[in-house]
Amino acid sequence: MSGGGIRGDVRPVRLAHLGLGAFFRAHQAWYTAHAPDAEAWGIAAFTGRRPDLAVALNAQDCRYTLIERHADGDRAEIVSSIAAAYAGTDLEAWRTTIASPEVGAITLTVTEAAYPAVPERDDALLADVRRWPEGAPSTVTGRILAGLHARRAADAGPLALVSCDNLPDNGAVLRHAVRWAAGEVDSGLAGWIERHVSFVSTVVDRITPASTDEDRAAAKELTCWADASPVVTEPFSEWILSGDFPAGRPGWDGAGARFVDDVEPFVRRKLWLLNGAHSLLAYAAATRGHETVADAVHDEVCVGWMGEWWDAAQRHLGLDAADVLEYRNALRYRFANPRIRHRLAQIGMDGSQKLPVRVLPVLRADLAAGHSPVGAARPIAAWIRHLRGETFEVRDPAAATFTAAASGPPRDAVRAVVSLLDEDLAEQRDLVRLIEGLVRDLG
Ligand SMILES: NC(=O)c1ccc[n+]([C@@H]2O[C@H](COP(=O)([O-])OP(=O)(O)OC[C@H]3O[C@@H](n4cnc5c(N)ncnc54)[C@H](O)[C@@H]3O)[C@@H](O)[C@H]2O)c1
Ligand SMILES: O=P(O)(O)OC[C@@H](O)[C@@H](O)[C@H](O)[C@H](O)CO
Repeated sequence: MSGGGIRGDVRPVRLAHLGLGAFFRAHQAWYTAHAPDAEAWGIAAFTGRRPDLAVALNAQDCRYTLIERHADGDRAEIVSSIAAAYAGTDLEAWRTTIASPEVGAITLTVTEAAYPAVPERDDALLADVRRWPEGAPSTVTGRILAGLHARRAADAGPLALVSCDNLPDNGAVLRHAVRWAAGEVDSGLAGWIERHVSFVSTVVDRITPASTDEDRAAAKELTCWADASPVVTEPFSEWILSGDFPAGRPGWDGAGARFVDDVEPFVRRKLWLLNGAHSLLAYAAATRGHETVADAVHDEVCVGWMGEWWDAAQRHLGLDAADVLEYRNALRYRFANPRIRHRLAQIGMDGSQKLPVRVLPVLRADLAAGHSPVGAARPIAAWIRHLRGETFEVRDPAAATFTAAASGPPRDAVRAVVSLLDEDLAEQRDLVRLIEGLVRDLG
């Protein structure tokens, strides 16, 4: 297999993606490649920030190797659904792509941290809004607005925005940010967005760690092609979507995606049971010296903690117990795949953005229902150990604030960190004492 030469199968660009990274290539690009009408749907993919991946993909005609890593071996395929790759800073290409009437949807995987929780208080977004229409926007919301502005000017018709990040009701979060920013800069554009842009909510699932040099060697071994940017992913994959596609979409359902009226029942199940357990293990298992999820779930102490977390989450899911048990068993199997090296340090990034959606709702619900919240409080305790410099490097947009809060005597640290997350929780003395004890006992 060769990555060079002229591609005869470049597909027409009818989708745009923002946040070209590992997950997009294992998930949305894969579904597009496997749709029955794949030949009609090429993707123009933009990195979020650094140009590196766009440069590497362009050097190999935007093709890449996707390795599906089973517990007993690898299967490789070459994915060709990306028709063009650009650096996120290439605003001209972005505007041109979004202004094309052929393009019917924009998908996004830009991490949780890129969505402003409160747009009107987000300094970077406010700076984009103040600069409008001059200068290059630095935020995801600003970039989307610039694209939609160009589309409206070109009279290119409606389109769908499809958030594929791990956030509850990700479509509504994106809609709120985009509509707020549009209202600040141009009421005509705001009205156009209201009438022409659909915000689709999704639940996405496929464990996809960052690629390593060993993955590059494995890809070459499997395909005889020296791919500089292969992606390794697990066999399992899920995509649940809710919302309209006014300018059409690929037949993703033909590749296994599910279209539903409401994603809500699937959101909490995935965010609490999968991502919540991931965040617990990221910090708690790291205090026991583990490096990957698979290492962690081969340690009975960590498995016990995970069970306590799942019991707490399950109490408030309101789902059929047998279904949840099946989901939990499937997760244990997925997490234990010894050949997927999903590093705890990768999962543990941006905890200040993740714990509020993955863990705090369960903790609050346990307290409100009068349960002992040990299982739901442990992820917070473990995160505090992490913030105190006892595991891997803290990488978080709010690192300075939270590491400062976590320094000092344990009781003060617990109160200060919890109060930054939720002032009311920090007032609950029993909870603070419980977390303090858990902080002490971890490891
Ligand atoms: N990797 C997984 O297993 C997985 C599974 C489900 C969902 N996701 C979602 O996909 C996201 C990306 O995961 P990945 O594995 O592709 O990571 P990655 O590091 O490979 O790619 C992340 C992409 O997002 C961009 N980005 C990061 N921060 C940004 C910001 N503040 N503004 C604009 N762009 C930004 C990066 O430039 C890059 O293009 C996750 O944060 C999560 O929300 C990932
Ligand atoms: O991708 P993040 O950083 O939002 O979260 C880390 C992991 O929990 C996450 O990537 C899971 O592996 C994924 O959500 C599985 O579908």
